[in-house]
Parts: sequence; structure tokens; C-alpha cells
Amino acid sequence: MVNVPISKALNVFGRKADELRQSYDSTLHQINSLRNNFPELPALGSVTCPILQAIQDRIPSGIAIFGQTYQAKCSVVNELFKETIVSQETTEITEGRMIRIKYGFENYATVGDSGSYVNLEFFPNSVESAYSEDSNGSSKSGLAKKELILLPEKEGQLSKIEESAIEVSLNHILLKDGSTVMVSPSGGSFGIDEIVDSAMDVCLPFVIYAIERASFTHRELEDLKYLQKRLPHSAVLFVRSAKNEEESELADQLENIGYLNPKGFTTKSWLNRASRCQFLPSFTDFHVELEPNIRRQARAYLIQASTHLISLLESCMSKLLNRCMDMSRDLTMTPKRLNYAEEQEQKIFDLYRSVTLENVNDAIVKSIAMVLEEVELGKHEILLNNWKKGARMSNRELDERINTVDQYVLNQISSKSSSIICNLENIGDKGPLKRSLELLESKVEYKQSESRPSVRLTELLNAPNGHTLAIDDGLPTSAVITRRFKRVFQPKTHADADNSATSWAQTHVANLMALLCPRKLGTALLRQIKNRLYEAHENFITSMVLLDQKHQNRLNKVENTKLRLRRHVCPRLGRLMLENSSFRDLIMYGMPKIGREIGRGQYGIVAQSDHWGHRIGVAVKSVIPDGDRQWGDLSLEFYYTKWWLEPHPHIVKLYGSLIDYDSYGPEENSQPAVLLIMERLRRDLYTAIKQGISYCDRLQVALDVVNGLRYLHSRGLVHRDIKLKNVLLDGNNRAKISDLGFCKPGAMLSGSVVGTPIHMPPELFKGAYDASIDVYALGIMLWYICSGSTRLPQNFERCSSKEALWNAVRRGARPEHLTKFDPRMWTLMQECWKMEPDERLKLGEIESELSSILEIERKKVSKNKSVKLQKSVGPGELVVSSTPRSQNG
Ligand SMILES: Nc1ncnc2c1ncn2[C@@H]1O[C@H](COP(=O)(O)OP(=O)(O)OP(=O)(O)O)[C@@H](O)[C@H]1O
Repeated sequence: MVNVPISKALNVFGRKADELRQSYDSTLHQINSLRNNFPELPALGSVTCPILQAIQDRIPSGIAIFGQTYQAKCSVVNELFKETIVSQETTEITEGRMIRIKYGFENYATVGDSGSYVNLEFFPNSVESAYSEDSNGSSKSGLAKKELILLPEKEGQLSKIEESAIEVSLNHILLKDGSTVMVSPSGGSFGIDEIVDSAMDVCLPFVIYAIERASFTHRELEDLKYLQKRLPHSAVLFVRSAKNEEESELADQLENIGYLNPKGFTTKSWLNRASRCQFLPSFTDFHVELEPNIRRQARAYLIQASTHLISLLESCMSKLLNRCMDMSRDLTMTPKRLNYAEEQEQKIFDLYRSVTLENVNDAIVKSIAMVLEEVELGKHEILLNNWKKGARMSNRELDERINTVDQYVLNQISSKSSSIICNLENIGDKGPLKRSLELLESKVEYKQSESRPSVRLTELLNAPNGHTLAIDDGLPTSAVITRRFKRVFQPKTHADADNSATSWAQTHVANLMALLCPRKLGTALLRQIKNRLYEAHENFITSMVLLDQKHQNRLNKVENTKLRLRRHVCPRLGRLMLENSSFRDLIMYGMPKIGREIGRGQYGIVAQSDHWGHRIGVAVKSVIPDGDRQWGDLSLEFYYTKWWLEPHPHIVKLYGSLIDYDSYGPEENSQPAVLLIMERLRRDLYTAIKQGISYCDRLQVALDVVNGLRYLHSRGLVHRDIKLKNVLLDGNNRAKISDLGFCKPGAMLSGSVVGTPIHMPPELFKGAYDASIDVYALGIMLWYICSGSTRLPQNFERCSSKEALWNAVRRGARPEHLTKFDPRMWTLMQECWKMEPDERLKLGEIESELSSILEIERKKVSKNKSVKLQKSVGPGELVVSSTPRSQNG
């Protein structure tokens, strides 16, 4: 039987690669369908793993033969097929063609550029004969020397690898599954990069390197370095094709270029696990060693490709989860921002509205005095056109000048009064309101004709400013009549004697000011201010209604997208992640040997295993998900624990996962089991309390749990099932939170009622809750920790059913006070299980209170110990050693 194991190894790789390709296709399909709505997802072209690419392009695996000489490579081919496929007279060939051997029904070869066709007359181990022991048909001749030699290049024309290659069709078992065998060309002008490119076009190569000489040339070493760079996870099988005793230099040279590390090989046959390289001193063990070698290389390829796929999925998942959290923030913050904007605007409006006539009068009186003083001091330059000293003015010109000065003065009074009024009403910093409005507006689209609240707000803020007062607004009726009379009956021309423009204006301003009536001016100004104020306020309200509507529509879409993410997208990607991760873990570490059962929960059985991969003593939780929903939940539990969270000292570590398809039962709807491999702890807190654990240790456990919870919450997750059995203790009674089965990002909480009855807070039944449900559950756990017993609180025990318990809890029933409780701990637990979630303590506060209580307890314990020791030893006696014993509470 020839080459069947090698063929099998290639076949297994092919099947695994198919699995991976399907996963990759599903992943790409998912991402493609999501990219429109989630442009932050990685662009599909960003997958840069050549192995994954080759697998996706359905490029079959193959064997690529490189080597020092053409003859050495040809010997490997013949040895591989156990037939003389290439003639033995290749010794002097320095310029040899690339040979590509593929499966075909007939045995023949075509030579690209020479166009020759060679009928191979031998009968190698054809598919049919491969399985029969008497398949010893021998070749009559192989490819002859003349066919193998590269034609000399035509002047100025470089020959192409493919064009000069020999394509061989062989009816051989080794090639049956589409595999290819490729022999690299020798000599010619081909670079190693070109050769590898061309090999990878037809196959994902497992590399064999044929050695003939006792050392590598510089060029050969460079080529080997390139191979290592191009196929970093590939392994190379070095085989010596001719007998040669000196070999130490080869090993040293390979070690120098990083192919081998100094340990792990003998001079006869070195196998180096670190770099997955092997050296065979002759063809004796070639067939025996080739098969495991191919398996090793195949494993490396699959690990590399699946790692890429996992990291692609991981990046999608984390982006989508972050998006989900952003959406959640958006959904809660936007209505708050809209309210805030409305309230703040109303405040400003109310403040301006409360301006009274008295306020305005005061402002006007002050402004008149200021203007008068400034004019007298010459601070104002009133521009009077064509003023010539001593020149004659027409009456029209005089009227124009009077009007100019009047209007100028009134404008000054108006603007000064406005700023006095604005200062009068302290409306505070308008920055946050403006920014909030701008943020709200930036999230929706506006047509040009639609009005924005931020613009309306500016109008409102400017309501007291920029009003125009007319002269009739400020003069008493008698003064108006006198002025008109004077103008009508004055002589038609007017000589402006000796006055300069400024002194004329000053005199005129003084006369005008004497006549102005502040109250009348104030009434006119206040009317204008209020008119504009009401108008701006109305406009603001209308623009807010529009903004509100726009956000309502937007938030509806956000809610739908979030729902889609929570219900479909994340569970689906999570499942792909779980499957791929399990695929890789299986290749890397295999199935664990399941030992004794150590625990059983509602969903899974936990058993111990002595080791898995390089980890000693692990716990294996096996769950058979029932339906898509449970698959989704389990996948997300896996994702949060393994990928979303960093390793934390107070959260149980998840090492990996496996999907056990063999657990399929005979029933039609049976499902595979998912195995979650975790660090193994000694016992859970329930058992520890039953077995007896000191009060100090129990307080330390509580502190550890708070610490773990703080981390979970800081990563946006809510545990939802904090209870004694989900807290695991190590050999030193330090605690870790386990079972993240109900754990969810706060942003994805749907309001479903989950958890363990006595730890469920009242708001859980309303369907709207947040991370503070963990604080409530912690409060109940603190009760057990302080009671030092696993007995139900009497107040709960009285309830005849789950429903009765929940009704009691909703009415305010909580665990009873026990006399042994430290008053501070009793207060602490009460603060945790308060009815109103907002009133419950924050984890940071709980942590500092617990630390302080624990410190005091520790001091008490050490004081008691030293008193006991002194009593037992007696004064003056020497204490040699004391073994601390655990104090059972
Ligand atoms: N890593 C571990 N090391 C040691 N024991 C463990 C480990 N994980 C779980 N156990 C034990 O197995 C029990 C059940 O495990 P777990 O709570 O994870 O299962 P479950 O089906 O999710 O339970 P639940 O009913 O709480 O949902 C635990 O109470 C604990 O005693």
C-alpha cells in the first residue's frame, strides 16, 4: 500500500479547510450585510492572511519541492511517488524546468514553451491499484533529460515560469483529492519570490527541501530565509537525497537563520518542534515521517487561518458592542438633552420676561447720564456732513443734521440700556445649552428652510438688544409740538455763526437730553423688547417641536437597530466566534479527558479534567444548547468572558472552548455539546460556608466579589446572577465570580426576568433595570456572609412559593436582622437592597466600607490570638512557632 497515509493527511486538511471556508464565507456574508448600517466594521479587503485567502479561493493543498540541486529535487519526486517519474540522468542539469504534477486519468506530460507532448509509459500507483499490495507496476522511463532542461532565453526576452513549466498528469492516489506536487525550477532567471508565487497559485504548499551537499550556499540560505518570511507558519521537511556523512554544518547554518533552535535535534535526524522543521539523513524514513510532517504543517496552516478569522470576528464583535453601548447612551441621553434645552430656554425667557418698567426706566436714566457725559467729554464723534464753519445752511440741511444727532443719541441710549438690562438678569453660562443644542442638531438632517433651535436661541438672547427708539418715543407731547412749531416758523435759511460741528452737536444733545422723558422712552423700549422676546420664544418652541420629531424618528430607528443587534447580529457573530475558536482550540489542544463531576447547574454539568493543552487541572462545563436562543446566549457568555474581558483576579478565567459533535444522540433533534474549559477552583462559596470558613475570610470573599463586579460593570456588563454558588474559592479562600451565563452588557438588557429568586430585586419584575440589580443581589449575599450559614432568611422561608416571595419583596420584605451582625455590616446590606435602585450604594462605596470593616476585624483577630498565646504560653516562656489555624465562623 503506497502513500495512502499521506493522501489521508492531505484529505483531512482539505476537509478542515472546507469547514473553515464555510465559516469564513458566513462571516463575510454577515459583515457584507451589515456594512451599510455599520461602516465601522472592518473592510473586507483587510484580511491579509495568505493561508485564509488560499483556503477561500479553494486552492488545494500540495507538496512543493525545493532543493539544492535539480537532481536532488527529482529524486524526491520519484521517492514520493515510488516511481521513476523523472529520469535518473538529471545529474548535470543546472537549468531545470518547474514541474507541476496533477491528477489526471491518463499519464502524460506537456512542456509549455517547447509544445512537446510526452506520453508517460509507466503505470504508477494508480488510484485503483494503490490499495492493492501487488501494485508494483514499474516505469519504463521517466521524463527525459531533454524535456527537463530549460530552453535558453531568447535575447532581451525573459522566460516566464509557467510557460517553461512541465505539466504532468498522473493517475495517482496521492493526487486524487486535487492535490498538486510542484518541483521548483533550477537556474534560469527566476527569483524565489516568483517561484513561491507560482507555487501558491496552484497549491497551499507543504514544503520539502532536498539536500545533496554538506552545506548551503549563500543563495540557498537567502532562499530559505525568504520561504520562512513568506510562509512563517509553514514547516519544512529537509531530506538528504544522497549519502553524505558530514552534516554538522547544515544544522549550524539552519540554526543561524532561525530554522532550528539549538536544542531538540540529534545529528541523525533532527526534529524541531519550535520551528516545526525536521531533517532526514536519507530516504529510509521518508514515507514514515512525511505523513506526520504534513499533519504538523496542516495544523499550523489551519491555526494561522482560523486565528485570522477569529480576530476578524473579534474586531466586528467589539465594534458592534461598542456601537450598541453608544446607541444605548443615545437613547437615554437624547430625551434628557431635549428636556434640558427646553428647560434652560424657558429659564432665560422667564428671566427676560420678568424685566419691569422700573428696571428699564432705571437703565434709561443711567444711559442718558452716561451719554451726556461722554458727549461732553468729546468721546463721540457725531458725523455731520458738509459742515463748514460760518457757512449758511438751508432749513432742509438743518433738519437733516438735527435728525442725525437725535437718532445717534437715541441709539446710544437704547444700546446702553439693553446691556444694563442684560447684566441685570444674570442668565449664567449659555455655553452648555448652546453646545447641547448643536449636538442635538448635528444628529439629524435639516432642510435649509427649517429653523434650528440654536438660531432661535440666539434670537432670544438678543431680544433686549438692537432696538430703535424714535424721537417721538422720548419727548413729551408739549416738546414735540414746540419742536415742530419752531421748525415750521423758523427763517428759511440759517447761518451757523461761529460754531464747530462738535460744539453745535454738544449743545443740541444737551438741549435734547433736557427735553427727553425717561419713562416714555422706557415704555417704548420695554414694548419692543417684549415683542421680540415673545416672538423668539414662540419660534424656539416651534423649532424644538421639529427637533423633537426628528429625534423621535431617529431614535425609533436606533431602537430597531439595537434590537436587531441584540437579537440577531451579535448572537450570530458570537456563534461564529465560538465555532471558530472551538475549531482552533480543537486543533491546538484536542479534546480533554473528562473526569469526576464537580458541580451541576441549571444548564450545565461541570466536571474536572487533569489537563488540557498545557494547563494542569481544569474544569469543563458542558452545556447542550437547546435552540438558537440558547446558542446565542452561550456564545455571548463565551465572548464576554474570553474576549471582552481582560483576565481579572476575581473573575474565573475561561481558557477555551470545544464543540463536541460526537455527543449528538440518536434522537433527531439532538444537539452537539459545547464545552467551556475554565480554571478549576476548589469549591463554591455555598459549600465553603457549609464547611465552615472564618468571618474574616468571608469578608475578604465579599471584597473580592465587589472587586470583580466593579470590573464587570466598568466594562459595561451586568452579571444578573450573583449568588453563593456563582462565587468560587481557590485554596486560599480568595474568590472569583463565575457563571456569566446571564451576563449582558447594560446596553443589551431587554428587561427579561432572569436570576435566582431570592436574589432578584423588585424592579426586575417591571422589566426595566440596570447594573444596580447586582448590588441588590450582593446585599442578599452579604446577609449569608454575615450569618455564616446557608439557611434561608426566615422572612423568605415563610413564603410558600416563588410568587409569594416576589410579592413580599415588592412590598419591602428583606432578610431579617440577626443579633450577631456587626451594625456596620447590617447597614451596608440594607443600603444595598434598597427598594429604589438609585438609592442603593455604589460599588466603590461598598468596597471602601467593606475594607474598613475587614481591617478592624483582622485587628480584633490578631489581638485575640496574641492574648490566647500569652495565656497558653505563660509569662516569660518563649514561643518557638505557632501554626495559624483557620477560624471557623
Ligand atoms: N471552574 C470551576 N471550578 C470548580 N467548580 C466549579 C467551576 N465552575 C462551576 N463549578 C461548580 O459547578 C456548579 C455549577 O456550575 P455553574 O453555576 O457554572 O453551572 P450553571 O448551569 O451555569 O449554573 P446555574 O444554575 O447557576 O446557571 C457551581 O456551583 C460550582 O460548584
